[in-house]
Amino acid sequence: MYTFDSFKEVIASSNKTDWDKLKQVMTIIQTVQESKDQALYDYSETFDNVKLDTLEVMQTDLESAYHDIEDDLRAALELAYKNIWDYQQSIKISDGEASELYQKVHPLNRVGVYVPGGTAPLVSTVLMTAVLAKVAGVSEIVVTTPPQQNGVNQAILAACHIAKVDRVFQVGGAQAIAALAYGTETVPAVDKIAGPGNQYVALAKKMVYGDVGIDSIAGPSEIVIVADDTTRADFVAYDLLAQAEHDVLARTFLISESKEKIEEIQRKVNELAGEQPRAAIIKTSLRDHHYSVHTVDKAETIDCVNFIAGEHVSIQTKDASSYIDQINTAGALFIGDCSPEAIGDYIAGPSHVLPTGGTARFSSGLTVNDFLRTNSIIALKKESFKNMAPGGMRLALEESLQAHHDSLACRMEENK
Ligand SMILES: NC(=O)c1ccc[n+]([C@@H]2O[C@H](COP(=O)([O-])OP(=O)(O)OC[C@H]3O[C@@H](n4cnc5c(N)ncnc54)[C@H](O)[C@@H]3O)[C@@H](O)[C@H]2O)c1
Ligand SMILES: N[C@H](CO)Cc1c[nH]c[nH+]1
Ligand SMILES: [Zn+2]
Repeated sequence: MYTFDSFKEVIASSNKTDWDKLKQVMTIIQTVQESKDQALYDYSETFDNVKLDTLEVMQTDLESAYHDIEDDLRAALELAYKNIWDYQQSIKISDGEASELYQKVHPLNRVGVYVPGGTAPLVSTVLMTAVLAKVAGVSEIVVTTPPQQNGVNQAILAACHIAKVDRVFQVGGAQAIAALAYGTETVPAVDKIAGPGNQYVALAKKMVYGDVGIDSIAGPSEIVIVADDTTRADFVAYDLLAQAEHDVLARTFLISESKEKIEEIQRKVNELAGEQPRAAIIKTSLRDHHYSVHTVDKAETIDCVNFIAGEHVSIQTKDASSYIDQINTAGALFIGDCSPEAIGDYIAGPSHVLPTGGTARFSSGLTVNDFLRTNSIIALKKESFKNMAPGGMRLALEESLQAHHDSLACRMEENK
């Protein structure tokens, strides 16, 4: 159990880029740039143990998967689709009112979406990404997801059908990100890549950024839970296990002013972890990346949560709502017992694609607006120009940029 001071140093160093992994990822990206499809086939054998005959999944397979999956699964996907669509529609930005100065919004042309599938097929991620792009009005949505021995997971394909994804490729990891960034004979290059993934995917996105857009660094999952002496230990224990089961690198944080509650939750976690199907992943994640912090008061609790800048922050105290205005670095903030993080993972509406590794300090969770770009419109009338130009001319002279000055001055002369 840490104090806030002892915890600060540990966490700051754990957010640093792993340069050795980054070099491995760079090699993968360069190989895909050079050898294109052949590199994708080769890496699928090396990293996914799958010998592929083809990279692209047929559209007819998406439709048959939609009909073949169980009815209750199809209904769950459709409910999630509706909630995601409605929420994203409600937060979509739109054109400013046409005037001399305003902003215009444009959907992106072609986007790539990464759907994780290395250790678990993240069916929900299809909807948490592609539906947002659809609401934005993106012209073409391309999905990549790791290959599996028996073909791509049927529920992933069904979700792609529901979200009206245009093309699906069975490619995973850094090689998928490289293919989306630079294109191969089969996979088209996209304008922006969105979606979460493991450390290889996250590092690859970081590396290709600039040649292509990315949403954020949405790497191995994290949760920060704030508990007090009224908190249900079993609820929190399951919430910690739920993030730990994603990845051996998943990070879990428990913050409380009550030492007894931390100990009670830790006992519950240990009791429940062994019963979970993914116990091996959970135990490794908890052993290497669990942090319990005993804080002295509420102000320190809030400082600690803001310092972590976690992907998910879940407040499970009696005064949970009072944290809403105080937490300003959460990827997403979950308030109270009826808003567990897992409801956000699947069905609430906001996307579960969220920044990790402290990057919520400066970036936000995925929204419909990540699939839009804006440009300003400058359409000045004569009077406005005449009011502004002298100031512009003076600033141009200050910057020693005579042609800028003259560009304004000649129009001033004309409009006297
Ligand atoms: N932050 C978010 O918004 C968010 C959302 C959902 C999931 N996640 C995270 O997504 C991740 C999913 O991870 P996953 O592994 O199950 O699936 P994944 O699809 O992200 O990664 C699997 C791919 O990793 C590559 N890979 C595996 N080992 C490799 C190695 N040694 N060298 C190079 N490449 C290698 C393979 O190509 C494989 O296809 C988890 O970390 C989870 O926590 C994050
Ligand atoms: N918790 C993950 C984001 O870190 C999202 C997810 C998908 N499926 C289950 N969970
Ligand atoms: Zn999850």
